[in-house]
Amino acid sequence: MGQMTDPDRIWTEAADRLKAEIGDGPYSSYIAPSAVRVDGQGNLILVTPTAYARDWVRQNALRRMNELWLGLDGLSRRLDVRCRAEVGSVLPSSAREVPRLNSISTAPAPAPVAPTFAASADSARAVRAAGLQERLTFDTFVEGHGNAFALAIAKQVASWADGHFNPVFFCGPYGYGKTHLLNAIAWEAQRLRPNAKVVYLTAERFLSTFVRAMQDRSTAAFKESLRSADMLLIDDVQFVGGKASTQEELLNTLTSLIEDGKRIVLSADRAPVALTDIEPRLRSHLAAGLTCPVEAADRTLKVAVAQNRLRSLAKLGVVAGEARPEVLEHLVERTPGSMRELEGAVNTLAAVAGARLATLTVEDVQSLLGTAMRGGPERRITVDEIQKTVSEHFNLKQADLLSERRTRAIARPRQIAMYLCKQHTTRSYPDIGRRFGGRDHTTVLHGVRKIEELLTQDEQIARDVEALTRKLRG
Ligand SMILES: Nc1ncnc2c1ncn2[C@@H]1O[C@H](COP(=O)(O)OP(=O)(O)OP(=O)(O)O)[C@@H](O)[C@H]1O
Repeated sequence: MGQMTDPDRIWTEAADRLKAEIGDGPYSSYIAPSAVRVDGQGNLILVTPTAYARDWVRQNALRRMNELWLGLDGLSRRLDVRCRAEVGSVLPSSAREVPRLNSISTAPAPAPVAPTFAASADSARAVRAAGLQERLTFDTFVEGHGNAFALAIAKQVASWADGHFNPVFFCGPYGYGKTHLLNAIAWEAQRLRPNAKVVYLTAERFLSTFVRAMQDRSTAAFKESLRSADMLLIDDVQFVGGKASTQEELLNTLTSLIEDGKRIVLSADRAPVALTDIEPRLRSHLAAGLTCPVEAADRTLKVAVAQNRLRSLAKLGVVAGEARPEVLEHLVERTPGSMRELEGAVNTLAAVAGARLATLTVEDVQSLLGTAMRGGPERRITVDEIQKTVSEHFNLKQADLLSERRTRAIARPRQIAMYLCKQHTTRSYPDIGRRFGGRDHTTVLHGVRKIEELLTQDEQIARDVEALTRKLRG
């Protein structure tokens, strides 16, 4: 291989080789959005979009990148790595795929596309009707280690900035903000283009609507409703695993939208390559754009989320003042699971502490929140115990919760029980489904989501859940 001196050409060549070695996912997440620039002293710097990407490159790719670079560079220079915030926001025009990232906060709102709704109020309603939660916006999303890159990309997508990352795929463990980011993108995209058709749905809803459309022989209308979207967001894509005809429909929808240059945003609990029960052609389409990891939150982020949530509750008048830092730390310490668990503890604290929040000590919190918040290991709560407690509370038989019966008087308590299982046990959705009369995991997911939604809208349900939580925690 001949030696080169132009940094852009060397970068293109070295990055391509690195891609072959590290794979598409990490490449499109960390390397493709980076660019090489020369500083005032002639040093070469690889500029990453975020500090998180910088750290990832430093730990995982810099050494190899330098080896590749040295093999190509006639001037034997070395690369250092910095994030954009450290070197200023202007990147050279040669940046690989970077101009899109440059436009994150500076791009003016683009002109609206052909109207599909009569008025912005209508379109906002249409988005809401699709199952978005009003609370889940960029304003309420807290940035931290592990989600900074995903947040930057989410904002970029929401700004309708031109770009060739399509689809954008958010992946990461259960309960750390993927749904929040997808909701935030949908709200912001709709705000910036009130006339655009922004469609958000869970994969579960995609599946059930598609199945119903097949039964009603109305698949043409279903297809049309999705293919006329300017932006389509599908949450929890892993749930189409194993459903052949739904996967085929999803594949057709994605290819048609991509061909038309429409935006696609997806999420799943794993990276596309790991979605092994998804058909390879669909999987390769899912992986073809940009994969953004949303990682489990560290302690600092959890404290910030708890504080943020309490501030929002203070604005609503649920609590008064700010919790002491040691109280926040204590909440985080006692909820080692996902952000959902932390939010559950924060909500319970807010409900019981109210106006006393600012004066609470750690001891007060321990006694207010019961045994689960006392020092020492948490008592394990079982699915069986949850089913018994819930059926007693609602005056039902435990067998009713496991039965096929779907009347509201049974279905709602069943969903509450499923929600409590997700909150208080480590069981997966399929596992919970099996313990509720062999139900499908998508039914459990739907139930859990429904209760999460109702908790912010229905006081009676919030009271029931709180009372049940207290009972379970002894
Ligand atoms: N960085 C964050 N800032 C504020 N709230 C957060 C953040 N991350 C997660 N949350 C909150 O934690 C809860 C769980 O997050 P979310 O539902 O987005 O998780 P998820 O990754 O989509 O999980 P699932 O795999 O079940 O779909 C939500 O109430 C969300 O608002």
